[in-house]
Amino acid sequence: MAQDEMLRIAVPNKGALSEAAAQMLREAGYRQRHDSKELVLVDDENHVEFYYLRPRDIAVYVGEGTLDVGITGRDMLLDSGATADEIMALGFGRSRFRFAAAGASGWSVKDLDGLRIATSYPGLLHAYLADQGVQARLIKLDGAVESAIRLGVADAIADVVETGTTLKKAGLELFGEVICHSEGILIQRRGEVDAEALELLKRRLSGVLVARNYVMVDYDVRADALERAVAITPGLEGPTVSDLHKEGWHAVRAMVPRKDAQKMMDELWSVGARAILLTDIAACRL
Ligand SMILES: Nc1ncnc2c1ncn2[C@@H]1O[C@H](COP(=O)(O)OP(=O)(O)OP(=O)(O)O)[C@@H](O)[C@H]1O
Ligand SMILES: O=P(O)(O)OC[C@H]1O[C@H](OP(=O)(O)OP(=O)(O)O)[C@H](O)[C@@H]1O
Ligand SMILES: [Mg+2]
Repeated sequence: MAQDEMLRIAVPNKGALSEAAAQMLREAGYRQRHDSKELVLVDDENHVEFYYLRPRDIAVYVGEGTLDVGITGRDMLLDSGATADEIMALGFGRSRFRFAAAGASGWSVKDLDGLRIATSYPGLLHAYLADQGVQARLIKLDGAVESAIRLGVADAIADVVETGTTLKKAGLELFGEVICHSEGILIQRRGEVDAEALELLKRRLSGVLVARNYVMVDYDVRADALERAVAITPGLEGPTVSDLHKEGWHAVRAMVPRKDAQKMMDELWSVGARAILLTDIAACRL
């Protein structure tokens, strides 16, 4: 890619990843389209171009074409067999790719030998079955795979599961191990990509992930309890400790994982910390 060219980024135009991907890019400071019919959006200020494509096609465009990077699902990258690499997990669009059938709770993958399996992910499924030494007939469907058994085209299915609601409605049960843990990922073309522009994109996306996953905690604590409190909130590098304008007291500030924050505040309280405040992080570069 020449120096004066823009970084070209593929973004899902519809489906489960589309809104979350656009939202993450917006939070990272990039412009995003307002009209869902828009195919391309140029963000001059950030020197990038966004191409809105079907999530399933993104790995193909990035692997075979002139797009430098893209956002898609890990299951879709693996299914495509495209020569693109996962470079960052983005934490949204989490799902599992699993087997299901009617009355199948005791089944294992070996029971699929000789059966028909419906799926929208034949590449991913074929690789898994080959690895397991199971021979089955794959029935390729575009979607609504959960109906395939009832409608007589398959004996089992392999499909995306999030809450399990769709499976339950179809009267199907999960079996076998999880074939793939998927989420939205950033993928990169093999070969030359403008390293500086890509580093900037990755740093910005990591910043969004940190801002989403961490909060800032501030508290006051007596000098004799400082070490115990700091052990609860070690921060990323180390907490900031400053003097409070009150003899024998310190003020402490540290980043902590959002999911642990409430429990950690209780622990701080029990070692004597007071004025414990949690604040959201709007953006960050670590
Ligand atoms: N209900 C869901 N929850 C979380 N992730 C999901 C869900 N459904 C699909 N995904 C994930 O989103 C990605 C794209 O799937 P999606 O269903 O949007 O594409 P599609 O089936 O080709 O499109 P469409 O369903 O619009 O025809 C995949 O990585 C998939 O694992
Ligand atoms: O476990 P759940 O929360 O029920 O979600 C899983 C369902 O969501 C997706 O379907 P989608 O709406 O994309 O339709 P599709 O089957 O036509 O792709 C996926 O293919 C499953 O059917
Ligand atoms: Mg779908």
